[in-house]
Amino acid sequence: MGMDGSCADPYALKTMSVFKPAKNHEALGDEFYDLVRPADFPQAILRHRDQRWARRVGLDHLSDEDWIAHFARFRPLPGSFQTPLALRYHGHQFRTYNPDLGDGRGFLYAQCYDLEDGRLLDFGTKGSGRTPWSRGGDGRLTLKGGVREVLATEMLEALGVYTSKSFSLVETGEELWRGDEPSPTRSSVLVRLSHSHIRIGTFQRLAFLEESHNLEKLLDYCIATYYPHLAKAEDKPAAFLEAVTEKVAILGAQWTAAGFVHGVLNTDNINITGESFDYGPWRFLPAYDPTFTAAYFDEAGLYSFGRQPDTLAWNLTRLAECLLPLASAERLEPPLNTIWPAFQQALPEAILARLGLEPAGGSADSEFVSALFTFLSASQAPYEQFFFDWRGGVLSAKRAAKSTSADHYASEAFRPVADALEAFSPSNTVNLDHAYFARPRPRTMLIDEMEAIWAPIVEADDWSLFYQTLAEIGEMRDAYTIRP
Ligand SMILES: Nc1ncnc2c1ncn2[C@@H]1O[C@H](COP(=O)(O)OP(=O)(O)OP(=O)(O)O)[C@@H](O)[C@H]1O
Repeated sequence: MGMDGSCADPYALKTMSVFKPAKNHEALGDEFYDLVRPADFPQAILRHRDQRWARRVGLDHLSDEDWIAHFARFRPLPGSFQTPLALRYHGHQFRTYNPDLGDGRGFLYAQCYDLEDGRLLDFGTKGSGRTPWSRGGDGRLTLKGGVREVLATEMLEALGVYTSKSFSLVETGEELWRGDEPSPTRSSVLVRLSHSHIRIGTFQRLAFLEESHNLEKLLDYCIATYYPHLAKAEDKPAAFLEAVTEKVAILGAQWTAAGFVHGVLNTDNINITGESFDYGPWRFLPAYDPTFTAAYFDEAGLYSFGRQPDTLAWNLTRLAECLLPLASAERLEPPLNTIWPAFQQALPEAILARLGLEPAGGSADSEFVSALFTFLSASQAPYEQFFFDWRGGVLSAKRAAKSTSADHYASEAFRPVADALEAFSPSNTVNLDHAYFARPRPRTMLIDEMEAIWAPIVEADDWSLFYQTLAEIGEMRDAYTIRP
């Protein structure tokens, strides 16, 4: 017994020594969330634990048993919340306002600090049970949905996109029924590590309910927690809007450079830190095509590859509207209008970062991007192959003929790209000798490849290809060494 009558828990002390818990979100008050209980799953089979990010938050020493206790059974992490919080939010879904949203199959389980850079990180769940916001849903996540989220986040991080991390995936032994998967299908619970779970929809709910005092409280909280350099800004709503706009523009540019289509860019899927998250029907581009759409139910192509930047601008306009009780339209319009200049600057930077080149400055950067997209569009050369070939030195050396795109690079259509490329010098991150570039093709995650990874899991519970793929993506991440 301790002096206060509590039982000593050596495990908790060990955890506390490195893990830095935070109870930050609770400070917002209970008008922002509902206390909820996790589901009691019949089984808990660990399928993925992200040891790299576990180290970043001081939890890499956990045994698998303790990992499951925390990330599937949701035993409170020492120093963190005693009860999980289902966060309240609204949102525009495919442009229609939905005031019945909120964490319907997830909750904020704990918060901690990134031991490397001090950022506040959330452990948010998906598939952890029903909440007051579940509507008719079961509060569960299919195993395939969990596997897809792990693969998407791993790929995006390797490609230099600022994304949430899939910290943990545990299979939970239930049978789920879904219209878009052969059913019954297997269940899982995912824990995502994320720099905030405050969505544009979190602001929308308060604006909708006309809770100006809470809007102001949320704005102050966001500035203090995520944009502390704005604490002394004269016009806080405008300064906040501009900061979020810049981050979201950078995200749009990174998705474009990665050839990634998110699929469901509703306002509740846009984090105010500009971090990419919520991976449902995502897809990567086989070849450059602005009309390429990820979700089968996005019949009008609202969230197609080429419309993602427009959609982000539309979503940011909704955020600006929410701030109207706190600032006039005249004050909010200029920061909102920074989206396009910010995107125009971020896109060449993101493309050049993928190529390991330093921006040249001036118009050369954007002219290069135009030349590249004109070529990739006309030739339909495989999108990822171009970046892989350039970084592997294939395009600038006699190995050119080795690429499956060799004919494309030898064509007249490629000449403007080749000429434009000469204007740039290599950045320090270039690593031409990495073993990854000796592969015949880049590691990609096109839909057929994703399905091929899933097939042995569903047919024979064979996870070997899944783990092999994660290892390959890790190699790719090291080869590119792009730091988001
Ligand atoms: N099976 C389900 N049971 C209960 N609620 C659900 C279910 N699937 C989705 N929802 C809820 O429907 C809304 C939209 O779902 P969406 O798939 O965008 O979010 P999510 O993937 O569950 O959560 P997040 O946005 O945190 O990744 C959310 O409020 C979500 O919680």
